[in-house]
Amino acid sequence: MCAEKIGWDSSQLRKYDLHLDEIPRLHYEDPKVDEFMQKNQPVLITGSKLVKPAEEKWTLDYLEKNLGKSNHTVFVSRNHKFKYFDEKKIYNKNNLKGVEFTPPTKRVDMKITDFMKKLREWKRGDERLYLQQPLNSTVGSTIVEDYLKFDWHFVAEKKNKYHWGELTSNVLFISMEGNVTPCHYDEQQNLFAQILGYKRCILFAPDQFECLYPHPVYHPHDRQSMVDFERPDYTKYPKFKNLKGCETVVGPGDVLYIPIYWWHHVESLMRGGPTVTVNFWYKGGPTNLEYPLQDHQKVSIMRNVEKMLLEVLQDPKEVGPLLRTMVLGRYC
Ligand SMILES: O=C(O)C(=O)C[C@H](CCCc1ccccc1)C(=O)O
Ligand SMILES: [Zn+2]
Repeated sequence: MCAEKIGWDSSQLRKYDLHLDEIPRLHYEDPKVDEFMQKNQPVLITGSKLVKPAEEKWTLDYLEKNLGKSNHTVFVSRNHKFKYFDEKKIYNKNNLKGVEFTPPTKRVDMKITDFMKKLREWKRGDERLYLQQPLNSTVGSTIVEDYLKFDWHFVAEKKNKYHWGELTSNVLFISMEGNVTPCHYDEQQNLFAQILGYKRCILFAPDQFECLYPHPVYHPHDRQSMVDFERPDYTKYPKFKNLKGCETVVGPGDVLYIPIYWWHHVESLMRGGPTVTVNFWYKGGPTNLEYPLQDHQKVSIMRNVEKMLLEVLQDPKEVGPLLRTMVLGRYC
């Protein structure tokens, strides 16, 4: 299709040394959508009315006027990357020895009017902003009305069909063009509903764990990849060159199913203007252990082993040597 039809062009995508297939794009009434979701595989769902009211009304002006007077969570970065970190893991009392950590972004509370003003006045070289605010009672009544008119039947049908747990949150993301959320996985099922602008989403299956080198579980960057996609260190992370993934660009009205434990890198297209997304995070639901185990279940097991070892060993530097002693020459 020509550029006008799809609303963006490839010059707006950042360049990475990755082999990526295309995530299937299917209309929401296509039964094949359920084949993918049943298998915990990503699929881009088009034409749904999931966030129709927002798609029709949520311009930046409308959001500024109606998001409410209270503070919202905004991350500030000196570059285009917004690598998430868990604050609780920085200051936890029994802080593990030798964990020095410099947060790559700052979390500030900001009024929507201040946020929008900074967006309008932003110039190259200025720090970048990314509003990430769970939709809750603090937002204005007009936004709540729109929210209540989301197609809750659509998501309820998916939740029940795949035995997901409860909806934990809907996070509103208002990003500047060019912002990047580096590669990470979440322990929740996610229906990622795009409202304004275009976002490129690169996804990797849980079995790519060995190629993405996640930070240790105790680290503030737990669940995030240690590899810098823009300058991969192939010496430290040799398996990164074997990485295989898939990608798509989501636009207004598109809903991307990001399966639980699937890695994802998200970028707002360069020169594409601000973007607005609302996600729907669901608990995973009951795990019935059937053999062979699924890859994401093995990730969960590895996480539990790491947590247990750190609990007893206390010093992170002892975990590697102990595991090496246990497996080398015996299990591998
Ligand atoms: O919806 C999702 O899961 C995304 O990753 C969307 C992503 C921002 C996520 C920020 C974040 C990362 C890790 C933990 C908690 C919050 C974006 O759209 O830029
Ligand atoms: Zn995520």
